[in-house]
Parts: sequence; structure tokens; C-alpha cells
Amino acid sequence: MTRLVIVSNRVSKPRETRAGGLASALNSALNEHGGLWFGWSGNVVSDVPAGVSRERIGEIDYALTDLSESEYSTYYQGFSNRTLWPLLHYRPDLLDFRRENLSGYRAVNRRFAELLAPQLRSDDTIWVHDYHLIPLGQELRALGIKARIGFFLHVPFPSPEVLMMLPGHRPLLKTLCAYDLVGTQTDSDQRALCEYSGREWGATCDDSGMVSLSDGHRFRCMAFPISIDPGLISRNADLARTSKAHRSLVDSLSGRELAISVDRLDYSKGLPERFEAFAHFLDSYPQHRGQLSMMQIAPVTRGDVPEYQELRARLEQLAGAINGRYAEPDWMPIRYINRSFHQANLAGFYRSARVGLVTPLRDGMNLVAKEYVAAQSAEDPGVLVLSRFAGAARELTDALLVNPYDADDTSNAIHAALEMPIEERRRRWQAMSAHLRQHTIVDWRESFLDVLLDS
Ligand SMILES: O=P(O)(O)OC[C@H]1O[C@H](O[C@H]2O[C@H](CO)[C@@H](O)[C@H](O)[C@H]2O)[C@H](O)[C@@H](O)[C@@H]1O
Ligand SMILES: O=c1ccn([C@@H]2O[C@H](COP(=O)(O)OP(=O)(O)O)[C@@H](O)[C@H]2O)c(=O)[nH]1
Repeated sequence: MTRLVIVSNRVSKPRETRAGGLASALNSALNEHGGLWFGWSGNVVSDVPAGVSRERIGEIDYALTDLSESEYSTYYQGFSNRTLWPLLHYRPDLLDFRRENLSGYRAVNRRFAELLAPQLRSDDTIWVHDYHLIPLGQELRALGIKARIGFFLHVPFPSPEVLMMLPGHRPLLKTLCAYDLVGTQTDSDQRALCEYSGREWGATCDDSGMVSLSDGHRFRCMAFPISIDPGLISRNADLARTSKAHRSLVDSLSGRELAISVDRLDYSKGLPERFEAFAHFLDSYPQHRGQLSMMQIAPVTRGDVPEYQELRARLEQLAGAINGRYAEPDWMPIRYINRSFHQANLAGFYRSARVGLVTPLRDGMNLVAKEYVAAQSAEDPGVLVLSRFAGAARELTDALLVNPYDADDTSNAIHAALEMPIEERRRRWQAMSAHLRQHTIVDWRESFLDVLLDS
């Protein structure tokens, strides 16, 4: 059996509370399969980073490297999170392109390849993750690595019209051709990549996702929607009922209903629009004032990037204004929390919420939407209100799908969720729950690796 080597910028070790779907999904995916996980340690050092530190936990060998201050600034904060992230999330207005950041990004990809290459065995299967590491496959090929290498993009692949706004997009994206398989979250991301390959590389893309370039080079691109371990989340939600965190949340509600939202504090997640839609709901349906609280868990992420600092200030202002306007002595409309919680606690919180409010403006997948469904009880399930612009909306079609830019739409959906008869809640939940049980994180890993090994 070949060894699986995962490469990602963000790496998480078991029991770490790290907000972010990539880390939690890869942890579940590697847990029982085992393998090598290479990536950033999360540390930033003032000197030139030392090589790789190795540690084995359970079945996973971790090989981690620090970033220097300049790498952190150019590669992670700069090109990854102020150039690629906004563009891939359809926010060219926030795009900040600097050539020195692109150089830093390319240099870190080269350094990662140089550190990884000596750790590799000839029968390894290498799986690279996400927009931080687009050129890594090409760098490994340049070092003579012949192994199968796959790439998975966790964020949207936008329409070519949007991608073409990136200076130097063609040489950067051409490096994708070094992979044997490129995976996307949804069919529409896969179609966008095919369209881009035709327009920019003169390639053809057939129905099976085979991209053929004029020089005869071929690679495959296909959609593999990422998922969760629904059994684990359901068990955690059952167990959490006796936990202190869950009991104090339920006690604090005093019989009122809860709507829950859990997102990194990121502009792609549509938090200001959601707060405003919630205020609009309180205006449109005053009978629910004092009856429903919204709890927004929003751990701070990328907190030293200016756009994220501005968003945080705006949300503090909005939450304060809405609470000031609608609160009663014994009821607060919005509970706004900037810390992260362990997934086992989140499962209990999801279970106690009548409404799951997941309304990103754009999201590759959004695992929170899937986790919310998995945590519900079959007898008394809550209702998921889900943005049409999350990858998860392609699968969770029995959610109440909304346009997050339309406050009326979101407000009406919250109302519909609260008024929904139990039979309809059960029917919608059963359909989504069955889908999640048939498409787990293990199925995701297996289906990607099957196609990669077959390519
Ligand atoms: O590593 P950070 O900068 O702290 O950011 C956290 C992660 O955010 C993004 O997650 C994406 O992956 C999820 C799982 O596939 C998906 O559901 C979500 O829609 C994506 O936004 C990012 O893509 C990761 O690289 C980050 O680690
Ligand atoms: O306090 C928190 C907030 C979030 N998460 C986890 O972070 C992930 C967020 O993934 P998602 O795909 O929804 O969005 P991303 O942050 O990756 O863009 C989910 O697995 C959440 O359970 C967590 O463990 N603790």
C-alpha cells in the first residue's frame, strides 16, 4: 500500500481547537488512514527558519516548518490572503496585488518542495491542498519527483472573467498542469476550471474532466465535495447534553429559541449582512422579539490583515447598535462571541438551536452547514437556513436556501424555520442526513485517492 503524504499550509494536531474546515477535515481524513502531514508549524520566527521538525501522533507523522517574518508577510498574509483569497471569493474590490508578495509566495512554495522532497519515498502518493500551494506540484516535479501528485482546491474556482483580473494569472495557474488530478468542491468550480483551461491554455476538457493541452500533456479535473464524519458529530451532540457548557447555554435561554451561526471572522462569511437581516427579521416579525436569540460564534482569523480588522470593528459596531435598539432587560437579540470552541461543544450548541443560520456571501463548501444537520436529533430537528453561494447548497437542497444579499429573503426564511411544522422539519432533515451518511469525509478521501491512483 502506498503511503499518503498530505501537504497543506494549515496543519492541526488532534485535540487542537482550530477554527477552519481544512484542518478539521484533513484531521478526520488522516486519522485512521495514517500517513505524513507536511506543512506550516503555525510559528513565525525572526531568523531564517530551521528545517523540518518531526513528530508522530497516533498514525500521523507530522513534518512541520516555521515561516520567517518576511515569508509570513508576503506568502501568507500578502499573496495568499490579500490577493488570492479575495479574488477566489469574487471580491476583486479587495484585491491587493504586490509583486514582492508574489515572489515571496513562489519562494515559500519552492522551499516547501525542497524540504519535502528528501522525506519522500518512491511509492508515496502526494496530495497538496489549497490556494497557498498552487505551484508546489511543479516545484516537486522540478526536483525530479515522479510520484502521483493530486491537488484539492478548498475555495471556489471563480469564473475566468474574475480570475483574469489577477496580474500574472496565466503562469501561476499553468502550474496546475503539473498535477495528475485537480479536485474542486463543486461541479460549477470544475466547469470554471475547464473553461479557463480552454480560454487561457487552448486546452480541451472532455466529459470525464480530462484536460488535454496542445503539446499532448493531460491531467484530470473533477469535483469532490468535502464532508464530515456525521456519526461522530451526532454522538458528540448526544454526549454534550450532559456537559456543563451545553446545560448553561440551555439554561440561559429560559425556554426561548436559538439561532446559531459559527464562522471564522471573515468577510466571505457575510456576517454584517446576516446581522442586518436579523434586525430586519425583528422589524418584520415583531412577534418573535424576546422569543429568539441569535448566537454568532466568530473566532478571529487572519487578525493582522487590515480588511479583517475593519470587518471586526464594523461587526462590533453593528452588534452593539442592534442590541442597543432591540434588547429588553431579560433578552439580548445577538450573542456575539469572538472565541473558538472545541468541536464536541459546538455539536451540543448546534443540537440546542432551532435554526442554523449559515449565510456566507461565497464559500468553497462550508462544513458548519453539514455539522449543524449532523448534530440534530431525528425526533425534533432544527432547520438549516443556507446561502445559495456556499458549496454545501449544491448538496443540502432541503435546507431553506437564501440569497444572503437579500435581507427580506433571509428574514422570511428565519420566520419560516420557526413556524415550520414538525413533519416538514423531519422530512427535510431526513433527506439531508441520509445524504451526509452516504457522503462522509472518508468517502471524500477514498474517492479522490481512487481517481488519483487511476490517473
Ligand atoms: O488557515 P486559516 O488562514 O486560519 O483559514 C482557515 C481555512 O479557511 C479556508 O477553509 C476552506 O476549507 C473548508 C474545507 O474544505 C471549506 O469548507 C471552506 O469553504 C473553505 O473556506 C481555507 O480554504 C483553508 O485553507 C484555511 O485553512
Ligand atoms: O469555534 C470554532 C469554530 C469553528 N470550528 C470548526 O471550523 C470549521 C469551519 O469550517 P468551514 O468549512 O465551515 O469554514 P472555513 O473556516 O474552513 O472557511 C468547522 O469544522 C467548525 O467545526 C471549530 O472547531 N471551533
